[in-house]
Parts: sequence; C-alpha cells; structure tokens
Amino acid sequence: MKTHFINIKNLLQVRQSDDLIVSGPQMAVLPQIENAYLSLENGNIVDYGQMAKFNFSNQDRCIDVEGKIILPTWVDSHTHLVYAGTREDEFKDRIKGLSYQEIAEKGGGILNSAEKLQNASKDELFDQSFKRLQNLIQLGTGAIEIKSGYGLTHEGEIKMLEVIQKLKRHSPIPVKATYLAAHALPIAYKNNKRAYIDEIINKTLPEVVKRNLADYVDVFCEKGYFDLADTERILKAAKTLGLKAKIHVNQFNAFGGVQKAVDFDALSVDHLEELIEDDISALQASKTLPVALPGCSFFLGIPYTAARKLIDNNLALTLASDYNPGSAPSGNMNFIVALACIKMNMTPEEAINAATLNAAHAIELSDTLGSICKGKKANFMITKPINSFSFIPYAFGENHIEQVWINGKNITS
Ligand SMILES: N=CN[C@@H](CCC(=O)O)C(=O)O
Ligand SMILES: [Zn+2]
Repeated sequence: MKTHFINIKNLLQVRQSDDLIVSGPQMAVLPQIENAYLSLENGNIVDYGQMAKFNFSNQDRCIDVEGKIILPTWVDSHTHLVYAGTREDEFKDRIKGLSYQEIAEKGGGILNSAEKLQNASKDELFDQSFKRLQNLIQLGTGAIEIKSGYGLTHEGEIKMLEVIQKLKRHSPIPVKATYLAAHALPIAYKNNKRAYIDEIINKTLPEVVKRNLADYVDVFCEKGYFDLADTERILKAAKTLGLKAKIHVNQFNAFGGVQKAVDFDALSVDHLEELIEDDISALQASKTLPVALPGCSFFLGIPYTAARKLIDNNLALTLASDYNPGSAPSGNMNFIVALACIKMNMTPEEAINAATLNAAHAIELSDTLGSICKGKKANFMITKPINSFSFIPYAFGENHIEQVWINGKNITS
C-alpha cells in the first residue's frame, strides 16, 4: 500500500538522484514544488509532483496536509551524543568569566567528561545516549554521526564505540560512528604525549578497524591539544588501515590543520571558527567539506564560522550541532539552522541545503538521504501550518515541526 501526502503547501529540497551536494551559488537555490503531493511505499519515496497531476488507487492511504510544508529531515554530521553526566558547574564558571581553555586547565572540560564516562557502566551510557537520540529524532534529525573521545583510554574509547554500535542497532535513523582518537591528553600521559599517540596507533586504532567499530577517525587538532605532527601520525595510520578522517580543526587557532586534513583527503574539516586565506585555497583544491558548528560559537561566545566567505568562494558548506556537554549542549538542528541565518548571514535556502543535502554528503549518505528524491529513504518532516519555510529560522526557539516521518513511518510522539 502506498501513502500519499496531498495538498502540501511547499515540498522542499526536491532533487534528482545525481544531485549529491551543492556548493557556492547553488546553495542559494532550494528547489521546491508548490501545492504538491508526495508518495511513499516500503519506507521509500516513490513519487512526487504537482497536485494537478496526482493519481491514486483505492487501496492507497491519503493524508491531507493543507497549509503545511514538507522537507527532508535534518542530518547532523558532527555530534558527541554519547557522554556521561553533564557539566553545568563549568557553565557557571564560564558565566563568571572563565574561558573554555581556563576551565580545561583546571581539570574541567574533556577530562571532566572522561572521568564521568569512566564511572558510568555501558548500560547507563547507552540509556542516557538513547534518550538523547530519541529526543533529537523528535526534533527532526533523520541521520546522525556520533564520536567517541571521552574515553581517553583504550578501554574507555572501545566502550564508547561499542555503545555507538548498540545505538546503530537500536536507532530507527542511520548512525555513523567516529573514533575520536585524540581529543585531550589524559593525566596519565601528561608528560608523554608521544606514548599516548603510540597507544592510539598501535593498539586502539587496529582494534577499532578490526572490529569495524568506526566509520571515521577524528583528531582535535588545536593548540594545547594535538599539533600538526600528532595529527599527521594518526591520520597516516588511519589511512593505512582504510579509515577516512573527519577532523576538529581551527576552533581557536588556524595554523595549518585544514591543509593537513586535505593532504589526507579528509571527508570534512569541522569547526573553522578561525579561518585564514590558505584554508580557503586548500579547501578549493580538495573534496574536503567545511562544516560549521554555530551552536558551539553561540554557547562559548567565540566567533562564528565565516559562512559567507566559504560560500562566496564556491565551497559546499555544511552545518552540524556539535552536540556535547562542554561546548554545545544542544543537538536541536532547528536552532542550528536559525543561528546560521541570524549569526552567519546564511539565507534560509543556504542553511537548509547545508543541514540536509550537504550534511548527508558529509557522512556519505547523500545517495539515500538529504533530499526529496525518488528512491531515497522517506525521512522527512511536516511543519505546522506556516507561511513560508523562512519562518523556521526566523521564529527561532519555537518548534515548528508537527510530524517526523522515518523510513515511511510517523514516529512523532
Ligand atoms: N573541541 C573539541 N571537542 C568538543 C568539545 C568537547 C567538550 O568540551 O566536551 C567540540 O567539538 O566542541
Ligand atoms: Zn566536536
């Protein structure tokens, strides 16, 4: 039996199957059909078009969505959704004036989450994380990437990746796993970073690959964390084992991390709150995608990624939440899209392209998700009655999503 949505006010992000990414000026175009229908069967999109051309058989189910807009679900290509406990105390310290780096120097930050993770059982970690995932799906996230990186020991990182694997099995939406190999230097290795990276390269990485625990590898390439040489060692080892990279780079300092990622054909470079001209030319000469994380800029009060500069230089910008307990404790992609428009001067069309099609490309899912396309998964959202799609980022902070459909089923609670 087919399900047809009829009288759709606007059907957004309607594309052909070979439209897998949009860059530069193409990002300003959001193809749509006014007064449309959308047909699903067996969890996939099978047809769409103008209402004037709509046909159906008596066995089919028709759902009238007059006045409402349909668009593909968000894809969140950068999260740290698996973590134990929260960090409100650090939040209060920051309100009183401490910076993210100062909190980290006091033993807070990533090390604080690592300690909490150490004390949490695998079941507790799964339960907390699964709740967060279910909450995000209700907000319209239809595919997600999740990183390890709070383990900081061989056992801890494997524990996190096993939890992500369990999430993959239980999640109705596609989950991609990233082994965030080098996130912070654990206290036990305080004066011996080389030995820590040796352990990553010689012990954890081979096990991660052998057990197929991750789709990607990541490094926090940043002053005070892991430098270019450290990043190169890890990316080289990962490449030899066939693991693609998505790396944290330029969050606080731009010092060549983008070029390093490009040298290793990284799938994406994420953060980019700091950008230099060389970064732009490195990206232009590559297939590596720039990913902006405006929730982190908002929460930490650091610069927003220069979206206009990236798009105006013909690049394919992506948006993600960076959901984590330290620098971005929200995974609400509706808010991320709003921030991109309000704070990064992206148009609603650009922001929606960045959070759907380009985001799907950033986790190698744009052949099955990210647009309304025949044959793609029926993962989409139906808005409440609103005047235009621009209302979603404009009236920020409110929920404009009435229903979320995943694999052709309404999962709205
Ligand atoms: N910057 C590195 N990692 C995370 C923050 C981790 C944390 O503070 O717990 C990020 O992407 O912002
Ligand atoms: Zn991150």
